[in-house]
Amino acid sequence: MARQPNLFAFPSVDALATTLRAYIISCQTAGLHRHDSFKVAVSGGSLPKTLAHALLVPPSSAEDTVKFDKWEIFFADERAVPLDHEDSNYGLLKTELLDKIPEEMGKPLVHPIDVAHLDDTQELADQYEQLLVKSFAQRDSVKLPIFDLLLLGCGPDGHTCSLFPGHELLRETAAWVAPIEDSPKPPPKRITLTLPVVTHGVKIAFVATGSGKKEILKKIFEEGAGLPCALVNEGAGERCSWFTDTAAVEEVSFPRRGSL
Ligand SMILES: O=C1O[C@H](COP(=O)(O)O)[C@@H](O)[C@H](O)[C@H]1O
Repeated sequence: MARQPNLFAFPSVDALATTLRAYIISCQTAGLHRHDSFKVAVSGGSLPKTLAHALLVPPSSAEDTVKFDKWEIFFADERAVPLDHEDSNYGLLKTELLDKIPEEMGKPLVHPIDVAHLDDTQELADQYEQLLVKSFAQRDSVKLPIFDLLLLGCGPDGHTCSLFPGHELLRETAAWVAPIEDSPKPPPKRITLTLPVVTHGVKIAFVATGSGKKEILKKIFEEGAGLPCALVNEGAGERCSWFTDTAAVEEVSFPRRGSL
């Protein structure tokens, strides 16, 4: 049986950010050893702000350096909107993180969606999958892309990426990237990495903070109930780590650890 995911709870977002940074840098080091680049998938929502908090501080040592010029950033999910639309996950990451990276930290290679296909979400998803095929080797020779790290959010309903509770997309096993046209959270049209791709990552990290997440975290860790985040926990086991604050885990009795 896969071992359980790690659950880290911190007294403040500052403390969370410090440990999240150390965790991301250890994933970066492992990625650089494997293929001289760091392939990361990121979510939208509240995550980019916390990421900026964690990453945009000067390094305390050579080992503590974020090497953005080695990063390849993909989107764990994206909304079918122009890149400068207020609902765009790319737009959010750009404003919160990418535009604030000082020159000396290097420039990541960022892979947004191809906005030529906004009117056809199947084509939008297929194009993004083709991008993954090119970046991760040929689809025929590789069953699934293996991200060095997936940085994910957890919605108050237990959704992650654009994988929503009870949705048929949770049963998708063939596609790497899938369209969704009936997202219960607006906007309805999106694309998302599928569950097998998410759980196949070398490491998967959730960031969930604030009391607004406490009820769903209790459900995820104590009941599971087929919630998308719980399915990631089950599929990834100990490769999955949760970075939370005490407000978000107030009601969780799952054994916690406060440092890496
Ligand atoms: O719609 C989305 O929501 C989730 C969760 O967002 P949060 O604000 O509750 O952290 C996010 O991870 C996903 O990328 C986004 O498209």
